[in-house]
Amino acid sequence: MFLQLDRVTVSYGTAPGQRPAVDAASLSLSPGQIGVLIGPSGCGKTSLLRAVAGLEPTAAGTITLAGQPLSGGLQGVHVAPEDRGIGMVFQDYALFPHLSVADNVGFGLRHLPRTERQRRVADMLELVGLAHTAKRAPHQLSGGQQQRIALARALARQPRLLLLDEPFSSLDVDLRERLAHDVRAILKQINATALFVTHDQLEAFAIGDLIGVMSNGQLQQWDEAYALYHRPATRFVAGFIGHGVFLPGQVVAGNDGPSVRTPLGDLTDHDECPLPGAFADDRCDVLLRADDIVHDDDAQVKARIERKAFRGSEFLYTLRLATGEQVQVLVPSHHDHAIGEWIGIRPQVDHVVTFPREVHEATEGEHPLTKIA
Ligand SMILES: Nc1ncnc2c1ncn2[C@@H]1O[C@H](COP(=O)(O)OP(=O)(O)OP(=O)(O)O)[C@@H](O)[C@H]1O
Repeated sequence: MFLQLDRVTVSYGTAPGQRPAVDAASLSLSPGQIGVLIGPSGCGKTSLLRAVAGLEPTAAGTITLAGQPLSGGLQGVHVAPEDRGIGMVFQDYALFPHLSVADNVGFGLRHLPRTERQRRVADMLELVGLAHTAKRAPHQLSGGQQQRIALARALARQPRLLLLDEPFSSLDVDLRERLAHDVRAILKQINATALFVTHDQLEAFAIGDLIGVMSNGQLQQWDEAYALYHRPATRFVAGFIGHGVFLPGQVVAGNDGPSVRTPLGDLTDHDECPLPGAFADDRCDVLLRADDIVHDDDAQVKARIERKAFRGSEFLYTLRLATGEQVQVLVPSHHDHAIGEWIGIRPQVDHVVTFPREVHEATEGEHPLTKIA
């Protein structure tokens, strides 16, 4: 692996009972891969990124880049940030206002002969699609353009690894996702290895080959987007990524292997279905995504519409089963039913995701078992 983090811990204090900001996080990236860290505010994303940059010391664990130990290990290595060969892009661009765009991009290249520097600046501006802005001042560019210049400046030094901390968060939502796609294309074009921090899922999905979901300092899962959605490793990941609910289930043995009995019927997943006995009394909670349920007038199970949200091509219906549980279902928007109406639904679940049964405190009007995380 090109970048390897092994049980990295970052602590800001030693007071008794103080939790580390990052708690034994492990992840790896191959050359040319883009990783993204997501999670709620304060979960430790920036602290982990700063530890990779060498801006925070590690309290435990090791960080290795291209086989070279950067932090930690038996010798307590700590390579200085400027000697790591790592480039950084921050939220606030940090372009020098008094320098032209070209001089900003060439700022870290003063050690190079002039012609070489000029060539590299031109290449980088070409790469980010802004060659025509070379002579302008940064304030004459839009926010998205300034961020692409910041990216060009970081890449001009040919770093071994690029770190980006919420690079699009000061831009408006539409631009953010478009720029995320553009930046991914730019990084892929030069086979750069990069680690991003964001709290925006769409951005993470648009840009990342691998995504890490953090909560309370812990990296809960480091995986491809598909796996985070369909095979979440923890209840937290299940709740953080996408819509859905948990239904109570009971693992039952059958001729074709185990299945999980739910109020919507028996669910079978031949790859991953838990074996009977994996949970206490075989009782579990089953994750049901809004796209795991289909509306079918002929289905035996009926549910009453409690809420509906128009999503253009679909409605997201929140339904209550006769047995009390709540589910959500995406239905093509030409099926426009009224709140209070009973509609038929049936499960269409490829991935049966189960966790040990957890009974939550019910809030008003909510069935106790339907909270997702
Ligand atoms: N320099 C510091 N000194 C003390 N505590 C810090 C410091 N920096 C961060 N923390 C604490 O460490 C924890 C993780 O913070 P961090 O900034 O890494 O989270 P984050 O996930 O990047 O959050 P956000 O999305 O809000 O930027 C938080 O509890 C934060 O208060």
